Amino acid sequence: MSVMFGKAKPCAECNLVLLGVMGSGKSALTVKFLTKRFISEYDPYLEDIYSTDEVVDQQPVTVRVMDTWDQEGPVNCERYLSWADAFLVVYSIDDKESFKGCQLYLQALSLHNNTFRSQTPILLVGNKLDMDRYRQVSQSDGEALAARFGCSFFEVSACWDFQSVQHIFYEAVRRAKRGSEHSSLLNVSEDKALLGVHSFPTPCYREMPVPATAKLVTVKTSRAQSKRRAATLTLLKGFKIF
Ligand SMILES: Nc1nc2c(ncn2[C@@H]2O[C@H](COP(=O)(O)OP(=O)(O)OP(=O)(O)O)[C@@H](O)[C@H]2O)c(=O)[nH]1
Repeated sequence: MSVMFGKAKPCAECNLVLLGVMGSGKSALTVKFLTKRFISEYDPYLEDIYSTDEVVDQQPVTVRVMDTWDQEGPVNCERYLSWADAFLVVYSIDDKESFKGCQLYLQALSLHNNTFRSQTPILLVGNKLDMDRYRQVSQSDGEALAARFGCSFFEVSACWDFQSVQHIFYEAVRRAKRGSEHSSLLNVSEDKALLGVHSFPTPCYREMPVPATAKLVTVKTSRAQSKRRAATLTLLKGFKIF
């Protein structure tokens, strides 16, 4: 699926899904990526999809980010399995339980990928690097888990610099693009099409001048029950909300 702008000029789209147990920092990372800000308090029951126009490797892409809320772990995951172009599975380096929780997500995702011969990339993200002195999960344990499931691995802090958070989201976009190209080479995109999954439209990537900064253009909410919408509006005050 792609959006056409002006004279049949297609723009790439990429859907990213953040997964992880409560409190691992999914919302903090999402908000940092969207607004460059760290906000310490969030509505934990909020689950929304945000959209931002970015330029990754000099190519425009509309990045949609689903910040999930899964009280029971990867049980009811159908809503994002077929929607995602890449997954970011987040744990907190100062919380061993959140690392254990990650393994359930990785198992569920890898089962999905195997079942549907899908190449949807997975990034394992150890968040709260600023809490290193309280670390309960070593970097090598993170790397080993990522290697076991064929994921890329990153450690980051949502309250440190914006660039390292942006880097992870951009890496997810890059890997989604590569995965999609690989899928079309392997002719597995038909499986995904049956599931209603869009593949990443390669021709959308064209050389563009590098802008001074990638700008947040839209912030879109879904599943906007009125109670949750209020929290979202507060959270992203100053941005255009649909
Ligand atoms: N020190 C530190 N705290 C963080 C970081 N990221 C998030 N937090 C804090 O950790 C708590 C949980 O963060 P959230 O972003 O709400 O976690 P979540 O994974 O979205 O949790 P749910 O929405 O409940 O699923 C909040 O108090 C955040 O301020 C980080 O990088 N460093």
